[in-house]
Amino acid sequence: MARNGARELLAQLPAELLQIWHAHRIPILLSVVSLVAIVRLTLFLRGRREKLSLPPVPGLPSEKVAVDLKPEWLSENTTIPQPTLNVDHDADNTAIVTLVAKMKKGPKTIKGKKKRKKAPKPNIAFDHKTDKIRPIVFFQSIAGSTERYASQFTNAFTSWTMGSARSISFLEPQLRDLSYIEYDEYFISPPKSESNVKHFYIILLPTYNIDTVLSTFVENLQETHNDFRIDTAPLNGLLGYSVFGFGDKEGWLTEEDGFCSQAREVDRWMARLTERKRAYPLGMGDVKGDAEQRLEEWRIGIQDALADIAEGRGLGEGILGSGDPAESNEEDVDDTGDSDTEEESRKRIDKSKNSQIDDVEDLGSTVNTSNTSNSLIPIDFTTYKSRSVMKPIQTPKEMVPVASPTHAALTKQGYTIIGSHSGVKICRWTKSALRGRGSCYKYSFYGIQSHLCMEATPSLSCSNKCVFCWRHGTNPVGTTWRWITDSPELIFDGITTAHYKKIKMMKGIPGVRAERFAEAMRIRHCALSLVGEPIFYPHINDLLNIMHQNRISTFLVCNAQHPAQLATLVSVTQLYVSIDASNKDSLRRIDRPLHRDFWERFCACLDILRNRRFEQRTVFRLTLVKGFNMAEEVRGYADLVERALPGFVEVKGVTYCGTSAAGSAGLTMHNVPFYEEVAVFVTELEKELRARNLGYGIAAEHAHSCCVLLADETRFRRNGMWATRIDFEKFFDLWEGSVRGTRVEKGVDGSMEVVGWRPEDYIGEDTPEWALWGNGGFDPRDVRVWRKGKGKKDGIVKGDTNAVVEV
Ligand SMILES: Cc1cc2nc3c(=O)[nH]c(=O)nc-3n(C[C@H](O)[C@H](O)[C@H](O)COP(=O)(O)O)c2cc1C
Ligand code: SF4
Repeated sequence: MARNGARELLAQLPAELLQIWHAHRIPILLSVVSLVAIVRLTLFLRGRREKLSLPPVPGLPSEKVAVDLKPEWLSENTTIPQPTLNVDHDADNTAIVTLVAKMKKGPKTIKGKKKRKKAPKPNIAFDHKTDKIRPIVFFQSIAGSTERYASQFTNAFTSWTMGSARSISFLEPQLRDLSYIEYDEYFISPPKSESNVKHFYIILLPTYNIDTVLSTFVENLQETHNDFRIDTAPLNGLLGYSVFGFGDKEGWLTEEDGFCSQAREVDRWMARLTERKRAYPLGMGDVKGDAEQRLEEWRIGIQDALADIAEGRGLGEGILGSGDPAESNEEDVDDTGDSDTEEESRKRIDKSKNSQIDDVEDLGSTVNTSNTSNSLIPIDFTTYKSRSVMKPIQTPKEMVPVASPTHAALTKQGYTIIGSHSGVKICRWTKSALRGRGSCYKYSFYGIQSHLCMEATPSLSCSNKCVFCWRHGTNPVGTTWRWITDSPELIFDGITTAHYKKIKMMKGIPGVRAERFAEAMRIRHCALSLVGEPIFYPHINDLLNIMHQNRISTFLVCNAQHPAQLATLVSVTQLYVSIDASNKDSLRRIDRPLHRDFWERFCACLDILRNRRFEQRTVFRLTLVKGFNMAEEVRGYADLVERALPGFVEVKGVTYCGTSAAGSAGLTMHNVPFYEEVAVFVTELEKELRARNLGYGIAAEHAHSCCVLLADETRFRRNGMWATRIDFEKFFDLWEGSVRGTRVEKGVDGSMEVVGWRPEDYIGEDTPEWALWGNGGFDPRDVRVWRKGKGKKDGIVKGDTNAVVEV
């Protein structure tokens, strides 16, 4: 009976299950989906946590962090030859290669319609009873004349605004050098302030038909306008603006010849960004003629316009150049943003009216031929980044042409410019070593004798505007390589020839030692760190290979803004990354990077450094600037060390360059830390790293250059002794392949195989006693010389028992 009952129940089961399914299928389905989602999420998070919490102490050589290289980081003008992508003969790097190749080949194609951004309503609400006007005078100056005019203008203008009746409506005008501001703080939206403070921009500019920092400013305005993430007229909250240009009619007689062309461009971009709030027409003056008179007339005109605003009459109506929307449409239609003449842009607009979109370059014009503000525009984003949709194709120029002020300034400072973007200079330590007066800290730490070392760069340009960079205002800057490119052979021949020539010129200097002079005629080391950003040069790998072929060691310093180039760089003798700050805000303040995603780039570079630490010696270079990046930042720096695990951390006090540029950046002698302060900082950093179980210790010092070295003791300490020096000959042998390296990785069959060399393969002698922490770092075989009046300060510099005072 019981068996029959069970059989019956079994027979009914499918029908029952079916019934349950019909009655509850939605909750069942939902439960299954949720369960699967929870399982997948758990697995994903566990995987991520594993990635994020990598063991702090260097582990197996194969341990790699996943680096997310963004497509836009591969500069479109960078010509990295495919074979060199597989940098370090390392099978694992195929991931990077594939990724980069994929980025190059397969741009994302989104087809669809982009809704035209509705032009925002002009915002000129100014309540003259309660609101205040804050005028800001911006200027850019390369050779100094516009700076003088700007301060002259501001003095006169301030007296006017602060006159008794007007001071109710005006706040004191501010003077701002465009080289030293964050564009984002002023040109993406008006500066932040109290709600009753309204801003008015006055912009004074020269024009240069060569690449200068001014080109970057113009590009920035254009990019802001074209950036789809930002409103097309983000500055419409300004009360108004006006531009004055300085040019030279001797060289650029008419506007067609280029007279004041950059001021005209800025005026046009400002009109678009503010939605035509030109309060007074563009002024122009010839620096060799009427500049002063024109500027004075223009100032009075601006004052009249401001008086109208202050009395509640706004920008006026219908007067040409007044900012009235009916004034002109060309600012609206000439949206491709290149610097051509108005006649040319008109021609282009006519052409685009008659043509279909068959080229992304035409997009800008086409967008603006549309009459209905709400119309949908067909758009094909077949490109890596939205910005480049609008970018005009630029013909490459020379980075530092012979006629440029930058060339003149660099030459005056003792640099020899090679080709049009490379430079070489004899550093003061080379001279010092030739005279037997000591080498730089690189000798104490790594064994580089300064008279055998050449300091050079293949790119005088970089993508930062660091506060401690003396070249400010005159240096070429840029986010992409867009210059005429010299071959690596030309650069190598140029820099070595110029270096030898300079060494030869020193043979008559009193005190030069004959044997050192003879040794100096064979370059053994190259510090690619002079100024600029060496890895910005598209053929940097070829140049490095030429150096290694010539058995010249390479110390390369980069500024952590070019991850794609860093990932594909060939192994150098020692790879540096400048760490100028420990966090995003501080980095923005001190390096003033041009890249908006500077922090993501910086972090990616740290991860790449971590991945490459078993292929070459990696170094963090910290430059301490008091008041900028020292106080309270020890933990932040420790975080960065923990992230990248460099072999070494060099901590150096900033060197004050004493130029007016440094002053404008807010840097004075007070920002230069004393050696004792650097020492305290390093001690705290070491403590913090030890507290995290990271085996870094203070290995060596060179008090004379205010520099201290922390090293990873798990790798660069043997038998209880620091071993920070380099066996350079062994490095070249490894590079040539005449000696086998010991870097092993798991092969496809699971067995360990040698895939290259490790930094440990070319460690040299132990760090000498005199260079160790606490001993000062001055080689006792050299003679320490103090310049008269700059005597030794007790307790600050040690190890100078054989010092003499130069008279
Ligand atoms: C290399 C160079 C290129 C120049 N290009 C132009 C130009 O294209 N159009 C122009 O009107 N003035 C041009 N000038 C003249 C400068 O704009 C003018 O001298 C200005 O006053 C320089 O200002 P600054 O001293 O503030 O840098 C050029 C000057 C130099 C040295
Ligand atoms: S990275 Fe170097 S060259 Fe570039 S701005 Fe900074 S200090 Fe100057």
